Formats: sequence, C-alpha cells, structure tokens
Amino acid sequence: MADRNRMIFNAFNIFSASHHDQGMWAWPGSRQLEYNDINYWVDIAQLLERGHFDTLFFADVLAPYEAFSNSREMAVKSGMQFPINDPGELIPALAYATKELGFVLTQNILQEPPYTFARKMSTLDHLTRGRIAWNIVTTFLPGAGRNLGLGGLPEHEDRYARAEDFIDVVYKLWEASWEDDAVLRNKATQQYSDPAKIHEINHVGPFYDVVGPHLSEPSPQRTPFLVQAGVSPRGRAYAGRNAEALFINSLTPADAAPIVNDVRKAAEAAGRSRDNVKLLAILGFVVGSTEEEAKRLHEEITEFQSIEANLAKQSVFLGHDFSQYDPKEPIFEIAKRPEGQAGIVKDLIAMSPRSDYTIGELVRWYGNLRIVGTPEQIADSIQDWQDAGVDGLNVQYVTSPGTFEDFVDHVAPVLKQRGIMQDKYAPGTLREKVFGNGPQLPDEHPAKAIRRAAFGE
Ligand SMILES: Cc1cc2nc3c(=O)[nH]c(=O)nc-3n(C[C@H](O)[C@H](O)[C@H](O)COP(=O)(O)O)c2cc1C
Repeated sequence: MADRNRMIFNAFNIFSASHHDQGMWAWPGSRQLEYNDINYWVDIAQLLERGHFDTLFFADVLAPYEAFSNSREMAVKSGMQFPINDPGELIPALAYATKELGFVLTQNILQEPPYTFARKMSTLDHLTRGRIAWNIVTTFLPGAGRNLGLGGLPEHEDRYARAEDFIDVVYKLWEASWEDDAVLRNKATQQYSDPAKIHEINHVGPFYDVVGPHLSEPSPQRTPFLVQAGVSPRGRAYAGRNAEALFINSLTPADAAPIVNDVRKAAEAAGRSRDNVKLLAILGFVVGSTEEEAKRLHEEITEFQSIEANLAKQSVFLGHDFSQYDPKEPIFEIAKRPEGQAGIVKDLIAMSPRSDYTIGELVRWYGNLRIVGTPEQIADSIQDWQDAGVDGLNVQYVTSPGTFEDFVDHVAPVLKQRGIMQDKYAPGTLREKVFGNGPQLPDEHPAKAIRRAAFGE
C-alpha cells in the first residue's frame, strides 16, 4: 500500500447555500445559510488546510436551473444553486486566511472577454501567491447565454470553437506579452519596467481580436493552473491540448477508466506526456463508526430531501424533464410505457435497487448515490478509483462544512496512513504542489510554444 501515489483531494463547493444535495441547508448543524458571511468561508478554508486538502474547488453557474417543467420555480423554491454569488470575489480573503490551500475558480468562456479575464486571473495569482486554478467550462445553461448578450446559448461545437480562440488569447497575454526581465523596479532611475520587453499580442482570431499588452505583470504561475470540466469528444480533445487536470462526472471507477485512457491519449496526440493531465472524479460519502451507523445516516439524509427538488435537479443533470411524470407513479408501471423503454428512464429503472419504487423515489435514490461506510471502507472505495487511473477526487458535500469536517477528522487520517493523501504541503505554487516541477507550465505545453514563437526562445 505504501507504494501508492498520493491522490489530489479537492473540496467541491459553490458560493450558494446549496450545491448538489437538495434542501440540506435545513439539516441540523448545517452552516450553509451562512454562505453570505465571509467567516463561514474562512472557517471552511482553514479546516481544509488543516486536513491537507489540495484545493477548495468552486463550481459556478450563471443562470437558475429551469429544465424541470421549463421553469425555474422548483430550483428557486429549494435554493438549488440559486441565489449564487461570484466566487472570484471570495478567493483573496480566503488566500489571506490560509498559506497553502489552492483555489479553483470555475469560469465559463462566454462570461467575459479574454482580455479582462486574463487580468483577473493574473491578479488572483499574485494575491494568492500562485495558488489559483481556472476550471475551464463552456457551460450548458441556455439562461446563461440569454443573459450574456449572446441571444441564447451558442451550440456545443461553437462553444468549443470559442473556447479554443479564447484560450489562445489568454495564453498570449499570460505567456507572450511580458518577458521575464521586463519588470525593473529600479528606484535609482525610477524606471518601473522596460517598454522594449512588453509586447502587444496582436491576436486575430475567429471570435476575438486583441491587441494587448497584458495589463498585469507576470505572476508566480503566469498561466494559472488549468483545470477543465467536460467529457464530450470535443471536450476530451480540448483537455488533451490544454488541461492539467480534467474533472469528469463518472458514477463508478469502471465508467471512468475508458475516459481516463482516452484523455491521456488525447494529451499524447497533442504532444504532451500522458501523466501531465490529472483526472479528477466526483465523490460523495457518508461516514460512520460502523457500517450500520453510516447506512442509517445515509437513509435519514435521503429521506430528508424532497422528491420534487431531486426531480428538478436530475432534470438538469440527466437532461430529461421529469415533470412529465406523477412522482408517485410506480416504476413498474412506467416500464410498460414507451418512456420507460428507452433512454435515461430505462437505464434508471434498470439500476433501481427496488422494484416497488415510485419514479420520485428512484430519482431521489439516484441523486443520493454515494459511498457509505466506515473510514476504512471509504478509503477502500477511493483506492478503486485510483486503480481505474483516476488521480484525484472532488469531494462533494452533503452538508457544509459537516462533510468536510468528517473527511478531515475521520477519512483523511486513514488515507494519509495508506499514502494516498498528502500529510503535508509541498512548497511553492499550486502547480509545484501538484506536479512537483516548476511554478510555470512545462515546455511541452502549447502555451509555451506560443511563448517561444513570440520571444524566439
Ligand atoms: C464534472 C463536470 C462539472 C461541470 N461543472 C460546471 C460548472 O460548474 N459550471 C458550468 O457552467 N458548467 C459545468 N460543467 C458543464 C460544462 O461546462 C458543459 O457540459 C460543457 O458542455 C462542456 O462539457 P462537455 O465537453 O462534456 O460538453 C461541468 C461538466 C462536468 C462534466
């Protein structure tokens, strides 16, 4: 066991009262309703650092969910990732309250022009002293497109085409605008920087024309640590070229394994080493001092959640509007109808642990799939993910910060003993902590080729 590599552990959260477990903000002891209070977040960040988590990973969405009955009503009622604040605003305060913890900021490429985004990330890289990562998403919410002045959400392929152009702009700004010795800060001559070493980027692309130069001076990592979320074929190719970590949504290690393999191949096809893309899966868990205790708690949590809110949530994530069913209808009845004989509903019915579930109960059960057991059993399951080639996990909370407290106090010690979780931080930037090399992207990364082309290095 001691020869296992350490895995990456991120605490998955969102700047809202509710992330993936519906209604748990009302659970006794949950502090989620304090999400507008900076002290709540400082407590979480310090807890995570005490437990040697790699990062606090912020998801983000730019519209309320409306896939259930073509309406935002249920999402709004249950507080499902709505209301939601801007996580970028939170990170400097959390960096001030911690020394080592990394921060992942999800921002979709439609949200703002690459020029201002590049400055925002450079600012965060300076203020966190190199502990910032960008989770690149192209988003999936029609409402986001409607509100960003795009007249709706561009098609999937078009979003990735934009993402390709967007990332080339930010690479040029981060890597190829300021030379390393452009900043002089010479008090004797009162010369701050050398104009000859600060360059325009003159990017002309299909979506963005940007002259430059970059507004911020080079930050510790220059390019922030690059995470991406997405699993489509186009997403995998994009990750192969760009991502240093890819966040996938597989339910089981067996589902993850082929994706892991595919993404590593995509990295090689882009001229990178297969190990330079870390694969991150999502993990939910409930821990108990005995298996029975954990199972009992898991049952209570599942029962606590409203069936309607779970149907509304899965309408978004499974891409199927569950408002068309009576939630009380038994699945064996639905299985007789065409809707139950194809697609996601057929798959769900096939997975059902009970034949007498209603559709509402089945969807709520599915929304509450997680590892349930003792710390040792949870550690065993985590090892199964590692055996499937997964390098790290985004730990999803049931309650915040309760789940993270349970992880730090009960699960992490077992993982650390087995060598699969770090028990101290490596020095340096987030990139150095994860890869153990320099603070900046490795030479094989395409952003470095852009830099070499610009500077003739
Ligand atoms: C694990 C995972 C996490 C995601 N998190 C977010 C998110 O926080 N915000 C968002 O707008 N989109 C998020 N997305 C959605 C992607 O932006 C969207 O699916 C997009 O189409 C890219 O993924 P694809 O390559 O699978 O199509 C996530 C996708 C996955 C697979």
